[in-house]
Amino acid sequence: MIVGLTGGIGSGKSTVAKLFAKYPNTAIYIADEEAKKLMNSSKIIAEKLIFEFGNETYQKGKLQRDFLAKIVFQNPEKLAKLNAIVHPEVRKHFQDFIKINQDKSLVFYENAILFESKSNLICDVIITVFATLSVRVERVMQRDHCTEEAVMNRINNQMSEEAKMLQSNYIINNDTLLHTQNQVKNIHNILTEKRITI
Ligand SMILES: CC(C)(COP(=O)(O)OP(=O)(O)OC[C@H]1O[C@@H](n2cnc3c(N)ncnc32)[C@H](O)[C@@H]1O)[C@@H](O)C(=O)NCCC(=O)NCCS
Ligand SMILES: Nc1ncnc2c1ncn2[C@@H]1O[C@H](COP(=O)(O)OP(=O)(O)OP(=O)(O)O)[C@@H](O)[C@H]1O
Repeated sequence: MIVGLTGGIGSGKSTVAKLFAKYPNTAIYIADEEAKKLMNSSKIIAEKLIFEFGNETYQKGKLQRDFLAKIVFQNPEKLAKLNAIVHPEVRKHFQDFIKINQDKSLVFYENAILFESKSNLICDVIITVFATLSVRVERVMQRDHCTEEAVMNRINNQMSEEAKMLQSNYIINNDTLLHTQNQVKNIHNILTEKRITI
């Protein structure tokens, strides 16, 4: 079963993914981390990014994240171009991950922009992690030592939490860690049962 795990920036997806990872029947694919690795290792991606955004995109073969972030998070057209270059390669890479993890009953695909990238279409079940806007902004500012403006630029390029939740099978309210742990345990039980009864 492919389980999509989504939620806006700072909602707590990685935190929730780590909790699910404790169960031996799960495999977790963090799309954002894999995208970062692919953007530094894939020649196909690098060539296309340089063509689109210029030579400054890489320095000594390393992706210049700040440079790219400043362009794309203030320009939806540029962001769409970046997505069109990166997302197909991430999806291919995830297909390989599924093959490698065929023995796992639950393969998680964690992606902040699951719906926006249409990756929801490859998922059997979708979980959205929710935290209020003010909590998310505060948590990200603390985690990344960045400004509120930088967080809001990303949030403004993502689908609303309400729209995500309406299209999800399960919602995790990530207020306190204890509450989140309990919700993860319940959902894991339900999904594991479902797998058995299919
Ligand atoms: C533009 C980049 C280089 C900026 O890097 P930076 O280190 O500043 O940000 P980082 O990658 O840590 O992303 C922080 C958060 O921004 C949000 N975000 C990232 N990419 C996107 C996107 N394409 N659209 C909307 N929000 C995004 C996510 O919530 C993410 O967790 C980077 O975000 C990127 O490469 N994005 C394209 C890859 C992608 O789409 N990843 C998302 C899942 S595949
Ligand atoms: N329930 C919680 N209580 C307190 N802090 C939390 C809680 N959940 C997550 N955090 C903290 O909030 C920050 C954001 O969480 P996390 O990195 O899991 O979010 P994310 O949705 O994966 O973010 P991104 O979209 O940026 O990748 C982290 O520093 C994390 O440790």
